[in-house]
Amino acid sequence: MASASVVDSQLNEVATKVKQYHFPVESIPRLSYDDPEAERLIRNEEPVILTGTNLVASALQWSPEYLSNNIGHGTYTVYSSKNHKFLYYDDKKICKVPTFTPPTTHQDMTFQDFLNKVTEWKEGEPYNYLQQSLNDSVGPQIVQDFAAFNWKWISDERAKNNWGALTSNLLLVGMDGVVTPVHYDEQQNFFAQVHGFKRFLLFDPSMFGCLYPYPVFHPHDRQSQVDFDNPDFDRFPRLRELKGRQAILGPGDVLYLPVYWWHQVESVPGYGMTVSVNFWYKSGPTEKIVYPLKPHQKVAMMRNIEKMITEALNNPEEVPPLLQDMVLGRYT
Ligand SMILES: CC1(C)c2ccccc2-c2ccc(C[C@@H](CC(=O)O)C(=O)C(=O)O)cc21
Ligand SMILES: [Zn+2]
Repeated sequence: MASASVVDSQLNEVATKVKQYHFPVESIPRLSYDDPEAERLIRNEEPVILTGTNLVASALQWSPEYLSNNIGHGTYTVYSSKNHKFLYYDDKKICKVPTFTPPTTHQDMTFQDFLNKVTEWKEGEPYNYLQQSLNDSVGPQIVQDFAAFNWKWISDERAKNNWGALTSNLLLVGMDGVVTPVHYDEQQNFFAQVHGFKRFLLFDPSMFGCLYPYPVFHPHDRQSQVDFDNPDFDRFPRLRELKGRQAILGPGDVLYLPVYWWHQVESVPGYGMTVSVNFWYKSGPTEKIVYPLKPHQKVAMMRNIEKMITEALNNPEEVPPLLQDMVLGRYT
């Protein structure tokens, strides 16, 4: 297991290797889990990298080889993409957009088959990304490691911040260089890095207007239409106002990723396969409305308005003209 100082020096080296985009980025604070400032940031729903949580200390041995030898022969969902980007889509919304073509496919296979695919991968072949809820189909050694996660710490955090229930732990095993393009989720997330290095680009919820998400009824709901590798400033002019944050995670690091915060996640090219475990929690109930509303509350409001109009019109094609009639030349 790499010691903290080794990870620290590697993080500095990784920071010099990550790709730069058109927007400026500032670093996310990296604090010890028992630092009062870390607690304040989490309470205030701002991102922070936590060291020393031991949240997944028992999993720091989870190299892809260790997993292959201990995870058993159950099958796991493996996503495939013709390039290194894995744009999420919601199967259930495909019917709303007849012209939609899924950018990724997925199939179930054993961990061993997945690892063989990665080991034998050649330039030009599809990229693969294993994403699977940790469940009881895994081997006894993995169950033991999972049981040894620092559940006390994370359940105390959940209670302190009045979050809802833990909804899932995703085991994520990515090939060198895979990217999950910029999107937001509707859950609180403690993201634990186990093996390899991941770089997060983060944008606070007020950046909604600069990231041009797909319509709520679109299969790519919650994902940005923007491709950071090929930004279209004509179609998305407010991209120029974008300001980002950056977090580089090494083994043992835990990132608090607040609900509604935009994030793009990259398995840093050249640093090999990555293994991560995320902990998604339902966000807590809003005790009472306090004005001015927070940016993420306005995002939730816009989502509800889009859903209401789409359901009321009962035809996705009528949504754009109605919204344009309502806004263009009147609120622009
Ligand atoms: C790209 C992939 C494999 C996928 C394909 C199809 C459906 C869902 C997903 C999905 C969901 C979450 C992640 C983890 C993480 C991003 C990252 O670590 O790459 C992230 O965004 C988060 O923890 O919130 C990754 C994926
Ligand atoms: Zn996400």
